[in-house]
Amino acid sequence: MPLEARNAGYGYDKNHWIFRDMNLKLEQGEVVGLWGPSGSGKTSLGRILAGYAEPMAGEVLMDGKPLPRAGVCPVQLVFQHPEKAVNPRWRMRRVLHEAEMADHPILNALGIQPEWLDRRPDELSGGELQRFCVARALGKETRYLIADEMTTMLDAITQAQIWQTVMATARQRNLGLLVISHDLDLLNRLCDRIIPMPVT
Ligand SMILES: Nc1ncnc2c1ncn2[C@@H]1O[C@H](COP(=O)(O)OP(=O)(O)OP(=O)(O)O)[C@@H](O)[C@H]1O
Repeated sequence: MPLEARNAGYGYDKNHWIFRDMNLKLEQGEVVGLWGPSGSGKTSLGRILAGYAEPMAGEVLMDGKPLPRAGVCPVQLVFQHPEKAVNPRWRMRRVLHEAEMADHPILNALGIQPEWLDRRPDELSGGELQRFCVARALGKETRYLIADEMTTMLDAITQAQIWQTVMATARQRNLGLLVISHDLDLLNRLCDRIIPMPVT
């Protein structure tokens, strides 16, 4: 059963919609791209699909029901800016421990060095920190991953390593993957199909 936005609309004030009547369906095992220019509302839609925000119109459903309110959300979101996504006071071991990922083989596949686990976020580079955010988002409850400009800030080698691991994991675990980007070349390389943001 899919993750879907049905006739979803959103805006930051009631008189100005960023998008309206957005329909998107993501099945498990699918890799779907969400494309649109800067400011078209991709991040806002990703946040709605992961339960970080409520749509102003329409609904978000998983298996035909609203997202669960309690427990670990089966829809996980990785943002463009990892430094905004982790508690600055926590060491990385604790960040992973919270997601039950502290000794998972995926850490090695993502190129996470054991000594990084004793550091805090500001003692890692953006690329190193993003690897932790990706690992954390791939906990055992995850069924859908929303990757919002996940590797936009990173160099080509780091981008390739992260995508290789995420794509292999998505295939093995039959995850649904929504790749949000303004980069059509990246989406064409990774995705089974691409959905454009509607023009408002
Ligand atoms: N907290 C906020 N308050 C008011 N307006 C906001 C807020 N966050 C985003 N916006 C506006 O909502 C619109 C959509 O933003 P959003 O970040 O969803 O777009 P995007 O397609 O992801 O853009 P980008 O590719 O540049 O990240 C933009 O016009 C933005 O200025």
